[in-house]
Amino acid sequence: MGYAQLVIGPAGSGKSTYCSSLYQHCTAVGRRIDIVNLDPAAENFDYPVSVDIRELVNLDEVMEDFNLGPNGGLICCMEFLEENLDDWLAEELESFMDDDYLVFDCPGQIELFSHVPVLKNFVDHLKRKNFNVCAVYLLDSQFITDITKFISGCMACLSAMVQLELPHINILSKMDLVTNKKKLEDYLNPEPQVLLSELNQHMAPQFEKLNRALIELNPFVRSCRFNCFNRESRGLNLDHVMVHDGLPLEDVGIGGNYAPFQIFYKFFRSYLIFFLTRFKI
Ligand SMILES: Nc1nc2c(ncn2[C@@H]2O[C@H](COP(=O)(O)OP(=O)(O)OP(=O)(O)O)[C@@H](O)[C@H]2O)c(=O)[nH]1
Ligand SMILES: [Mg+2]
Repeated sequence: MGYAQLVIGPAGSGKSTYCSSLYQHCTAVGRRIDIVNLDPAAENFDYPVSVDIRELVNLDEVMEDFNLGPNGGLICCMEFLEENLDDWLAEELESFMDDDYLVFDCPGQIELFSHVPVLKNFVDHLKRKNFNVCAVYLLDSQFITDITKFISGCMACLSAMVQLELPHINILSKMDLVTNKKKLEDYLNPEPQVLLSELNQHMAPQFEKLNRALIELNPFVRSCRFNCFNRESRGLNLDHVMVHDGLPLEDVGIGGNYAPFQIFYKFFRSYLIFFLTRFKI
C-alpha cells in the first residue's frame, strides 16, 4: 500500500510552498517523500519534482489549439490527464514502492474541487492502485480577517470534502501575516454560537434564518476546524498531516463515512437555493 496526499485549495493559497516545506521537513527527519506536480501552469519549483504533468500536456499548446483562456485551458489539461490515468499516470506510478509517500501539488482552480469530476476520478484511480489517500486543504489566513470571508472559505472546504470523499485536513496558511492573533482560537475550532452571533452582526437581518440554518448544520461547523501553518512551518507539526499512514483519521479530520455529509450538504444546498429565490437575493 502506498500513501498519497492531495494538496488542494484556492489559487495562491500556498499549496506549492506547503509542499516545499513538507519536503524539507521530511528530508530533515530522514523520511522519503516524492512530490508530483499536477499543475500544468506551474513554472518554478522549490522542491524536486518526481512526476510532472507538464511532460504529458502543455498548457500553452492546449490554449492555442483549442482557443481557450488560461482557466479553460487548465481544465482541458486536467481532462486530458483523466483520459490518460490508465497509461501515462499508471506508468509513472509504477516506479514507486509500496511504502512510498506521494504528495500531489494541485492547481488552484476552484472548479476542480467544486463540480468538475476530474480530481474525484483521479482519487478513485489512486485508490484502485492501492494508495491510501488524504486531502489537505489550504486556506489563506486572510480568510479569517472577517467572518463572512471565513464562512465562504469553509463552504469551499466543505464542497471539496463532499466531492472528494477523502479524509480531510484543513490548514490555514500564511499565519505569519495574521496581525490580530487574539481571535485566532475562535476560528481554529469555532463555537457554533459564536460564529452565528458574529455572522448576524455582520450581515443584514434578512440573512438571520439562513445563518442559523448554516450553523445548525453540524458537518458544516465541523468543516470549519483548522490547523495553522506558515512557510517556516511554525504552528503546525508537519508529522500531523502525514498521520494517515496507519493512525485513525478521525483524530485529524473527518473520517471515512460521508453519507451524512452528503445528505446534509444536499439539504443545505436546496435550502440555500430556496432562500435565495424566495427572498430574491
Ligand atoms: N508570508 C507568507 N507568504 C506565503 C506563505 N506561503 C506562501 N506564501 C506566498 O504566497 C504566494 C503563493 O504561494 P504558492 O505556494 O505559489 O501558492 P499556490 O497555492 O501553490 O498557488 P497556485 O499554484 O498558483 O494556485 C507566494 O508569493 C508565496 O511566497 C507563508 O507561509 N507566509
Ligand atoms: Mg502552486
